[in-house]
Amino acid sequence: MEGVDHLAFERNKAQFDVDAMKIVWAGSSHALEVSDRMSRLVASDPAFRKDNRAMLGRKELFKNTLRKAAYALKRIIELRLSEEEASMLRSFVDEPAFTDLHWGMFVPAIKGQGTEEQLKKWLPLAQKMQIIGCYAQTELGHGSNVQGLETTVTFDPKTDEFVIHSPTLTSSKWWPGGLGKISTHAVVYGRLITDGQDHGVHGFIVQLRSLDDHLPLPGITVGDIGMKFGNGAYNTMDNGVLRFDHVRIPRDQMLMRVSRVTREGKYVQSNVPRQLVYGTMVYVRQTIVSDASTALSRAVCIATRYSAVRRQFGATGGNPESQVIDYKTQQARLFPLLASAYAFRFVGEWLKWLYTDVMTRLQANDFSTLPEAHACTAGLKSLTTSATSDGIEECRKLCGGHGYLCSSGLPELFAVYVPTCTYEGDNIVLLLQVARHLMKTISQLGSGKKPVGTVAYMGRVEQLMESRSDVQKAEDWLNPSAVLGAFEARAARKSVACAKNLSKFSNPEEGFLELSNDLVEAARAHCQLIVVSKFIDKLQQDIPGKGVKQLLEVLCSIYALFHLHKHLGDFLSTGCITSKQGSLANDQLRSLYSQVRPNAIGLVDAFNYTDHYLSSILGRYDGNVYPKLYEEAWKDPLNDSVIPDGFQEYIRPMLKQQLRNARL
Ligand SMILES: CCCCCCCCCCCCCCCCCC(=O)SCCNC(=O)CCNC(=O)[C@H](O)C(C)(C)COP(=O)(O)OP(=O)(O)OC[C@H]1O[C@@H](n2cnc3c(N)ncnc32)[C@H](O)[C@@H]1OP(=O)(O)O
Ligand SMILES: Cc1cc2nc3c(=O)[nH]c(=O)nc-3n(C[C@H](O)[C@H](O)[C@H](O)COP(=O)(O)OP(=O)(O)OC[C@H]3O[C@@H](n4cnc5c(N)ncnc54)[C@H](O)[C@@H]3O)c2cc1C
Repeated sequence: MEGVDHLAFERNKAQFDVDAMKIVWAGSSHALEVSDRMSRLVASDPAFRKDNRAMLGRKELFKNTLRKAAYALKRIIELRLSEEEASMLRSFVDEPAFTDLHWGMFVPAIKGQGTEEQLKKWLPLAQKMQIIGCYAQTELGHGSNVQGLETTVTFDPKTDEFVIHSPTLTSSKWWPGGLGKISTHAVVYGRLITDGQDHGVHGFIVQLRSLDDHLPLPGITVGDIGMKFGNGAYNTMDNGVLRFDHVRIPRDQMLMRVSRVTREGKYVQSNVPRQLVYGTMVYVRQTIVSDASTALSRAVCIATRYSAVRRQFGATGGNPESQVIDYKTQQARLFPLLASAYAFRFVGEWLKWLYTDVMTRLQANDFSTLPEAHACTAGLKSLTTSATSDGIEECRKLCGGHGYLCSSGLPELFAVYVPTCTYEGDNIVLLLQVARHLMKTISQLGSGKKPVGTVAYMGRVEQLMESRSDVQKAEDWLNPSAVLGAFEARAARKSVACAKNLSKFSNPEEGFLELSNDLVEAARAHCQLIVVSKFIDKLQQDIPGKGVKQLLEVLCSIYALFHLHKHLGDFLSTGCITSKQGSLANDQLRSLYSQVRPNAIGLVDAFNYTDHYLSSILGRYDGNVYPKLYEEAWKDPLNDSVIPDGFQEYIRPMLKQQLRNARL
């Protein structure tokens, strides 16, 4: 049945303009055109094949990644691709690689923390890939606590150099991607010491390996930290270990935008806040939110297409069995994830805008929105990556047994994705940062300082403490103001409750530790409010295309009401809704699922993913699942021979022995 579209009957059910939705998902017609062209370019080139990753040993896997990275750069140069096209092409190659850290962290760290002269010197080298860099911050002993890093960087005024040293085992750099085997350079974070005084953590550009023979430079010990979770998966990346034995670098390799050391060894702080040393993390957290929508939408696309193909039970009167997507339980697990993928897309778009706005302000020495940018990037990174990791695993279960096969694409997607909850800031540690921002906002309310941005609702805290939802029937929950009112009241009440409890402690830091679980929950409620409100804001825009806006309104309501239902305890215990209103929300949710059902395949087609990118037999565009699963099984190396290696050596003698024993 090659060439037949087994999902055509589903596609015909769509009540909206799928092509118009593709533009909304991509962000613009231009973005759709570029991503469509780049994804097809990669999909049609056998050099980018990736269906055998799970079968390869580490060395072969890694070598393959290096081949693809070099080939990708060759194609980018040959085709004279723009920066935007090149970055899309790399993302469709879809394999964690040293290049992610080079482009994603090394280059941004220099851009964000370097002076004009440093940019002039280092950026061209990095952009032409004449050097390859990574981001070496985390150590064996400390990751979350950046101020606890132990690597020392001591200024030597005699030679006008810094001396970098790893004084303890726990000060070994540990984890940086691309460091293990490939990077020639790194931005290294260590404690700056001048004249015996410790100035805290700063960034330095350090050459690690010779550009001639790629051997580590004197005083440097460097290697890979070993196999990680899942076969294939993230093992294409050379996460590394690095130690310094009094390694010298010139003074001008300290990234000096935030502060600098003079020739005389004087430490001088510029007028920018110290926290800009953390700027690269803010940038990357922002990109991780958009990437969450991509990862979740991939899993949802696979689970939705397969749920329409898969049939179990319910055959009556010669009719086929029911498609599992028609079971209400399947819908109640799948459609909130579909809605979340769209929600994360839009909050990611907004966060990108916020980040760009903060950067523009920083250029003009306006640092006022930095705390908001930090809290939003930290909180949304945490919320979206946790939900996406759980969502990918839920999609695997939604695909039943076949979801557990590597050929479903889901195990690898999960294994590659799940460290996102840890890297770029552990998700709990980041929510605690949001909680600090919330508590600070509340503590400043009395001083007349008006909260702005995503905490603006705190300015109405007195009203929110008293408000009661006026929902009377299920459809009232479709009203955005009813939803926003409930989410704002819940978030405000949870934060205020924490602030009240904190005020009972004579030592605030002790109180913060004791109440940290409640604080994390308050931060989560605040972040969910941001996602809901940015989805609602998106719907205020002009969105063309038949049925597109209506369907997005349905998805927005699903996202909000699903979370209201899931966290009903919160909404009830804070008294912002009644249990009757809670059950009306649930009734409305069921009706919304029915509205999504005929459009489900159209909604995942709107992601515009190629079969190459999805890399999943269950998620094939044509739905031709069973013949392809059957075919794939025979490709497993175990099936190369009828009798496997080891049978004659171990099992045959064992069988013989057992038979002999039985005859005695
Ligand atoms: C199927 C195949 C699929 C294939 C897919 C292919 C794609 C794969 C892609 C792979 C890509 C891989 C990428 C991996 C990247 C990982 C890189 C890392 O992890 S790198 C390592 C990442 N490591 C981490 O993320 C470490 C996490 N830890 C940290 O960031 C910090 O230690 C901290 C924030 C927790 C505390 O910091 P501390 O200094 O103790 O600060 P205090 O708490 O004392 O607060 C003091 C004040 O500072 C304020 N403030 C704080 N931060 C910021 C900020 N950023 N900005 C502004 N302000 C900030 C704060 O609000 C407070 O303000 P106020 O109240 O005074 O007004
Ligand atoms: C795949 C991968 C790639 C990475 N790539 C890089 C890289 O390129 N460059 C780089 O520098 N680093 C990298 N890292 C390191 C990464 O950034 C850190 O692992 C991360 O910041 C978490 O720090 P940690 O490992 O010290 O966790 P820990 O802080 O030790 O966390 C352990 C547990 O303690 C809890 N915890 C810690 N502090 C607190 C607190 N204050 N309150 C409550 N609970 C707390 C955490 O929630 C967690 O449950 C990478 C990590 C991974 C897994």
